Amino acid sequence: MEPLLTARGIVKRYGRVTALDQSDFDLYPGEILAVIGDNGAGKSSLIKAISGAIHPDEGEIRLEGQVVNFRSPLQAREAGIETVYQNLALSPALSIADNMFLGREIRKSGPMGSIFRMLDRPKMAKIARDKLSELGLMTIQNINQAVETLSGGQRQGVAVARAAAFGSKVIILDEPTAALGVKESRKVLELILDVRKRGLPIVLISHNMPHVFEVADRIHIHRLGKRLCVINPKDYTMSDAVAFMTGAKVPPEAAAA
Ligand SMILES: Nc1ncnc2c1ncn2[C@@H]1O[C@H](COP(=O)(O)OP(=O)(O)OP(=O)(O)O)[C@@H](O)[C@H]1O
Repeated sequence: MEPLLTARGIVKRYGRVTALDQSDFDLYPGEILAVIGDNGAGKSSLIKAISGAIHPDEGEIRLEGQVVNFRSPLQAREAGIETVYQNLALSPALSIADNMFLGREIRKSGPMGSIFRMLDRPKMAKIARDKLSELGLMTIQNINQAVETLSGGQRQGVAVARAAAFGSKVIILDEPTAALGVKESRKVLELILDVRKRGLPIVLISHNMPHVFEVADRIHIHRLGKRLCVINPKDYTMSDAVAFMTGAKVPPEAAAA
């Protein structure tokens, strides 16, 4: 099987700091790929490069075999790569439906060329409701409820549902369970598994080893600005992964990417 998304030799420098030092990356269709690494290893920089939030100094990114050169997160979104960042980028005072369509509002047809076309709220509410129920998120009763009235887990659910609704090729989740309690984390993990069932591959950046080992098909271990290895969670323990990540242990040849 060919990878869906690849990065080769990515370099990103911030002044004297080299955040990415010839970093590689491969995501295969339909998989959950976890990206783990110590603080400062360069995980966020790698994800930002893939999602158009930063422009690498060197290297090549390919989506479905075609070289892509994203100049902004919007360009990556248009190509089908949706990223849920830690701050979620939701507007608390707006409703769930409005948040689902933030920046992609559907408008009623109006006079040709008119810039004053009204929002088509019923249509947006219906699509939002369908998307949330597809993902088993119908514990949310009212689509017109303001996001600020939702729990942390429900908010994360809305952000993931939005990404799943519009991300046609890849979904990237940056620490989706970091701020959540046990029950809410569980719901988000189930949601991640649901998204995979629908055939969308997911990149999951996380420091939470039990969560990573529970849902990931493969684990990309990042160290000192580059991919150190990729392991199958069935072949290694969590302490192996942490030892590789911190340099306490060297991964065997077989895991070397
Ligand atoms: N905007 C920036 N300006 C200067 N240095 C930066 C910037 N962003 C990242 N860095 C540096 O690049 C290196 C990699 O950072 P990055 O955030 O990619 O790592 P990370 O693995 O995501 O870390 P963490 O797990 O702590 O979030 C670090 O040394 C960091 O200080």
